Amino acid sequence: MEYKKNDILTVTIEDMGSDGEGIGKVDGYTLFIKDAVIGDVVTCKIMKAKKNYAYARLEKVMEPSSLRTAPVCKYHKQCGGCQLQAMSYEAQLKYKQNKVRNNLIRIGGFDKEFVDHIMEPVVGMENPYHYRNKAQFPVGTDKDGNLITGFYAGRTHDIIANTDCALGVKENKEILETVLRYMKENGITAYDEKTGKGIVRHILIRKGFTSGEIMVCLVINTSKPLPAQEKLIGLLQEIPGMTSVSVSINTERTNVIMGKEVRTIWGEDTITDTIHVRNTSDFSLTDKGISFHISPLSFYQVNPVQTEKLYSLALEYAGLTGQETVWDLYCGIGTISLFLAGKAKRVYGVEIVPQAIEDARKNAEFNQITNVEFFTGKAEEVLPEKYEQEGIHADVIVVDPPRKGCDQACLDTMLKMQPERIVYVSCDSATLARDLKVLCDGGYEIVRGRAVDQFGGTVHVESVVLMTRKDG
Ligand SMILES: C[S@@+](CC[C@H](N)C(=O)[O-])C[C@H]1O[C@@H](n2cnc3c(N)ncnc32)[C@H](O)[C@@H]1O
Repeated sequence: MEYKKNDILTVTIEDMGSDGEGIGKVDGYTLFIKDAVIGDVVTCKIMKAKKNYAYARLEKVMEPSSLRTAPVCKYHKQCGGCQLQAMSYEAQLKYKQNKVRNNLIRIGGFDKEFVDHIMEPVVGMENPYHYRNKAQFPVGTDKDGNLITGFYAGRTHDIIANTDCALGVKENKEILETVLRYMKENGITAYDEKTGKGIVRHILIRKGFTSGEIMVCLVINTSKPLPAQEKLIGLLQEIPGMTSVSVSINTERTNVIMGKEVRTIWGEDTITDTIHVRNTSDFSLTDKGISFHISPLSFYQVNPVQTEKLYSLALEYAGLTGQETVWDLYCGIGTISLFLAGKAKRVYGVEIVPQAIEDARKNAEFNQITNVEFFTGKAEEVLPEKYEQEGIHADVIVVDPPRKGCDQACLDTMLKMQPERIVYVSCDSATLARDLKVLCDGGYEIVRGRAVDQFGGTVHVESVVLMTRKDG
């Protein structure tokens, strides 16, 4: 049977894809259906038909899956952010564990039994809502010309007006409504991407979960002071926890949110937060923590509670005794490096963004950590240079690359350096699986691995894997 656009079909959802789409089959013809949950029986309309498969739109859930739950956010379907919100949290965790498992098997080529043997249970969140410490809200106008802020609808730049995202901190709503009120009362316009005119582009809000300190930064399309700036400051400083109010100047016609220049207009330049080491048996807090100064431009993990769990596992996997030379590749602001430094002889961090390295150095100083050294550059260039020209070796290498994974030259150098252990922290299990295969072919074996959920409601999942040298 040949299927075509606009055909309506009834299908049972048997699986879910890596973007959270439901997958079902009719007479061997595969359908990918956004917003359908595994176990649902749905009717769907084909939107794009190919020979063996089609993308279809969910029309009606005929028999809901037992894994369904009432989504807390009424915008979850329009907003691209939370692909899994209609699924119970327990089912989300199972989905994420399976996603990592399947990638290790399909992409990494590892044996099923082996993967099941090395993978420990996924680490879930106690509260999968209100976990994000940072959000950047675009500002615009609705069709009636009213000022709005919220999130872009999936794959568009149309703003869905929503000041109360279920993933963000509770304070976001009051702050966003305060900024909109100030703009309205003082005739301040929203930036219009199409014309390049208008003033306020984005509102960035960040909260230090341990300090309670809040930062607000308005990204603006002017280098002049905001009109009636003191009124904005007066309103914002009433909000409990407010510590820093700034503007970021971005007058470029670009999708990049933040401008390069930030001016503090009230309070401190930074807020602080502390990341604690946790006991990996039950993830209870220890009193050992590292504090970070965070500026509006700094990269900082968005879910600090789960980050503590992930990094504590990475630290345990690293198996440090105090004698080791450790490399932390793709180190960002040195979050993992500073964790490792407490248990290593010496730690070297490498990161491509100079500003992040500046922050890393400041944070090392702030915490009086002296056995770390940071290098700015590409991991695939700095590592070979330091190893081949300066002879700096590695007992342990930790990597935490971006989604595209490690560069081949970086993996090759890691193999040449022959560290006892490699700890791979990953935000994309497909590239993780690809890189693990390279490292295994080069003489390493996987000892253990664990998925850690940092992003409840979404399809994203972090993982950490320990490898040791086969002849080590
Ligand atoms: C997933 S983040 C991890 C950051 C850090 N480990 C943390 O937890 O905060 C990946 C980092 O790799 C950096 N990066 C991207 N490509 C790089 C490269 N070729 N060499 C070094 N760093 C790179 C990014 O700027 C980013 O800070």
